[in-house]
Amino acid sequence: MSLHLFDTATRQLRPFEPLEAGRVGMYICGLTTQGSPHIGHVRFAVAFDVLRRWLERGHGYDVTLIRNVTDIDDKILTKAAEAGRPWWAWSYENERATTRALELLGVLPPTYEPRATGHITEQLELVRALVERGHAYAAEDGSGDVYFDVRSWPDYGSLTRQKLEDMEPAEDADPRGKRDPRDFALWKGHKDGEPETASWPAPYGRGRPGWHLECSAMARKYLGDAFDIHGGGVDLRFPHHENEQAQSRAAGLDFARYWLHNAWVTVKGAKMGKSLGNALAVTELTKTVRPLVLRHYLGAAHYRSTIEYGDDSLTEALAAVERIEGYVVRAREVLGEAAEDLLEASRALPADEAFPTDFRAALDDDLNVPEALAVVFGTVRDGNRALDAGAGTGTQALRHTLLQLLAMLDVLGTNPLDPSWGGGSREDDRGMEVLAALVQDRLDARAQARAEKDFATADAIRDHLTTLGVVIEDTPAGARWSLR
Ligand SMILES: Nc1ncnc2c1ncn2[C@@H]1O[C@H](COP(=O)(O)OP(=O)(O)OP(=O)(O)O)[C@@H](O)[C@H]1O
Ligand SMILES: [Zn+2]
Repeated sequence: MSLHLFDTATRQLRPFEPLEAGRVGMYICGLTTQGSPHIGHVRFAVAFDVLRRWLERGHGYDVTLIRNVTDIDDKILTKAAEAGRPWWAWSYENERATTRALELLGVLPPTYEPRATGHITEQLELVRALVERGHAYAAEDGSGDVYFDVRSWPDYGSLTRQKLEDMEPAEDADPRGKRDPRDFALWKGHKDGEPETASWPAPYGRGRPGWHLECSAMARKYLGDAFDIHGGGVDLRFPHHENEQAQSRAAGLDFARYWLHNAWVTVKGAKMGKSLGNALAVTELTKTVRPLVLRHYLGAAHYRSTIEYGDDSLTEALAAVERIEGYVVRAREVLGEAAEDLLEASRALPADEAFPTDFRAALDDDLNVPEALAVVFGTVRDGNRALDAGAGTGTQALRHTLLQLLAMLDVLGTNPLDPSWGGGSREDDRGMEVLAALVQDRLDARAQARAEKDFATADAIRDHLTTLGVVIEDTPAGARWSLR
């Protein structure tokens, strides 16, 4: 099966065909920089990071990924005012906190990350086009607001399959001067009490862009009038994405061809949210949990399935990561190759050699990560068995299996040898080599003492190593060691 993605617009699994052969344009709605992110906030970035990696590594597409920053909006103005800070300082601080959190979780940077405030001209161009085509109007009350005229666009509601008459009034703007309560703001006129720095000159009066408009304008600028994939959290389907699509299409642009939405992180069944008091900040959690474990946790579920966070969640994720790491360490021990060399060899494998058929089939089936992980753990299990059996595993076969495993983990963003997790550098490897040689010396001396029935010496060596944190396990194939 070729790559199929579940398109939320048609509610169907559709074969993925890019507009232009070999290239994919993808836009995902980034965060509003109103605070530092909790683990729910970053789920979208992890989910679409896996898609991006699979498109690139699994299918060889040249992906242009645009993820915007909403650096101005009502919530930012309110929270900055409450904190007594300029909105732009507040916004920038939270943007950096978000970037740090995403980097911590191994999310690859997008091709470009445009800010809403850096694209006022592009947004105003779109407003003008909509006004000229009769799909938008400036409020007649002099407020400076410009609204999208939902009744002028018969297709309004098509993304989320809603009829106009069933829709609630749009919440994102004052009702001043609206023709229809469901009309939404494209441009928000400056209000008394708002900082002067939060408005820009426009033909309709000073103001700032509406949230929906920025994504349409920036997607157009960097991906063109039509592009392949638009993604975001499931709550963005309405009104945000419905409005993005309506205003872009009404302006004559084809816009997104596939819509993908990821599900929530919940706690006791409720969405994790700051205002709900159940949020876990990424940087708080990573004080006690390794980022790699958190990354595994957030990426392990199918992107369209809810992740219910509970007390045991991260313990299970840790066990899963350690199972993988344990095998990688064992296999490397046997192969005696530096992490960097193995990484390089794995990344140099052509895609058809790098990925087992069932792994490929799993990810091609709407990014079925749980099934892909089943292949990963199957590989680990079989690999451990082969190592247990000792003979019968040629080094070539072992090496190939390890390289495949690393390639699969690379796609999932959880490759323990990736230097971004803070381990696996060449220096670490050299240190480990020296350590391994020294420990092996002591183990040989212990084996010698045992052979001579000098158990006191053998035990003393073992005890000394244990005190140093070296755990020894006697196996039929001889003593094995690991660091506690
Ligand atoms: N629990 C969650 N699971 C998955 N995605 C989430 C979650 N919470 C927020 N998001 C994503 O982050 C975006 C910004 O979220 P929002 O501003 O609602 O954050 P919040 O922390 O829930 O805010 P609030 O403080 O208003 O509760 C959302 O549009 C959504 O796509
Ligand atoms: Zn958006």
